[in-house]
Amino acid sequence: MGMDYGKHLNLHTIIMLRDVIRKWWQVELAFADRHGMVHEWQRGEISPPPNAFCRASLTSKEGLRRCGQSVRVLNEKFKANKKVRRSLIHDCHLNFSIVGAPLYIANEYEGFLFVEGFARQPLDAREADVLKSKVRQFAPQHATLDGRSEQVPVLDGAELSKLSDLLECAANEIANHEAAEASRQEDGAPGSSRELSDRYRFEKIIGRSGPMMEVFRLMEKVANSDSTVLINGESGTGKELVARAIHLSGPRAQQPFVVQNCSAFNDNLLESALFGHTRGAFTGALRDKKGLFEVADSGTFFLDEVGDMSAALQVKLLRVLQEGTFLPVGGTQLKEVNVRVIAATHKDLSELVKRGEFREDLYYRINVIRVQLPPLRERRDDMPVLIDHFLRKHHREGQRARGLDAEALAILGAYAWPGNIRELENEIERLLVLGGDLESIPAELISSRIRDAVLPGGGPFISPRAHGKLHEAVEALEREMIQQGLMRTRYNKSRLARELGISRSNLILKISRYGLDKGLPEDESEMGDA
Ligand SMILES: Nc1ncnc2c1ncn2[C@@H]1O[C@H](COP(=O)(O)OP(=O)(O)OP(=O)(O)O)[C@@H](O)[C@H]1O
Repeated sequence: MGMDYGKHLNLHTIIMLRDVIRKWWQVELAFADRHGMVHEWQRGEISPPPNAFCRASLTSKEGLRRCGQSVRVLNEKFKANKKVRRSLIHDCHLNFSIVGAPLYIANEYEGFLFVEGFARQPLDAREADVLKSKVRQFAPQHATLDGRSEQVPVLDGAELSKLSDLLECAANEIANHEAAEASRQEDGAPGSSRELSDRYRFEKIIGRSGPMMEVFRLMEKVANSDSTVLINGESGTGKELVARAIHLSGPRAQQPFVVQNCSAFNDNLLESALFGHTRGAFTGALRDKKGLFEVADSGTFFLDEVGDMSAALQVKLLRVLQEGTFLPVGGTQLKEVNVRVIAATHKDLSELVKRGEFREDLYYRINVIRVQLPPLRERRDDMPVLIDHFLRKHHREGQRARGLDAEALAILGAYAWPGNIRELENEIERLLVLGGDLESIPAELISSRIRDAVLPGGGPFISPRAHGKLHEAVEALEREMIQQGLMRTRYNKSRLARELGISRSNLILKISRYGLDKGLPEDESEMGDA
């Protein structure tokens, strides 16, 4: 199923981005689909780039064909580089550069956003002449091509990396938007959920944000293998949930899944819990007892907080991992097991290795594949689906509440969630208990701990909409553009407004919003306008 590019071009931030890119670098933003076909060109919307050589090329039949070919080469590069999801640069048939950022939606390559028609260093007159004769070959109607070298936009290293960051940001924004939409449709149309749950194998794990898609991709990869997995993430980010899902979608699904938290016990107790003990091994050991490794035999063992294991137990764990054998406490005979180990920790194990608190050999044995679970504050795009999920999960018969009101949602959306998803789930459960009989749950019911953190001093609540990264990046660029423009035009706002294609009053608004009028004497700021 192809995606509807037109829809994304109308996203507010993408419109802003296109505008800022055009004004700042004199280049055009465009989309190519996964066959490398340019959306705008197919619709005949060729915005003439200021670069006269490109303009001539794009408006002749043969030139357009060659431009298209250059874009398709970049498309092939992306397809050949599916592991590296960063921007790539390619030189076009006229030796100008194209920079593009790949677009992945639900982990599928869907094409790329790009900008073309700029040079990476200024052209000299001779190079411009060579280009002119090149263009004339396929576009004879441009015999009097007025392409001069100064008109070619030049993006050096720093500018180019700024632009490619923006493109990557925009690709992320579109992916997130698409994902949010897909999950809304999934929720709204029960008939379609079958197909979707095939696509998302780990259906109990809610999340469609970029970082979570990366987690799903890794899980998909490790589920069918037997390799050890290390899950890293703050408390409450879903480490156990992920471990269980890996177990359930692999070949050991019918076998036991055993969980042990390694920080909850003292060392002796933990050793006997993990490896069992023989009768009389210590006072109170009245009979032989199986350890959890034996219970987990042929299944999966989830070792939580593995970073808290003592040095002695680390040795024993390493042995199970390497040889599949261990000695029960007080025992003399080695036992053999076949257990897949999934370990988790909220700590930085490599740091523990450096400090000598965690064995390096064990670290390498565990850290074969690492799944990094993002904290909730870094995946705010998942908040609406998570809230919805927990509202359903904890809904009790007879309760009327279908959702939260806008202010309540805004407060939850702005909170930092140090306890991550667990904290969010507890809060929703609590809200349902308190406000389940109301049609929609109001902000007043939210725990004061959360409200106070979001609304310092109980002041009015600003910015109900969490800003996306792209939005910030585009605004930062616009601010810089205006600041430099003010200096260049020596604060001639009418001229700058004309240059930027906005009204003077709009420019003044932006200047004050970006705080660019600070320290500017009132008379001087109007000096050039007379
Ligand atoms: N992506 C998710 N979708 C739905 N529920 C989730 C998700 N992530 C976590 N949860 C829920 O949040 C709670 C905490 O998850 P879990 O126990 O797996 O976290 P954890 O990282 O293992 O925490 P800790 O390190 O404190 O033991 C569980 O109730 C779990 O079901």
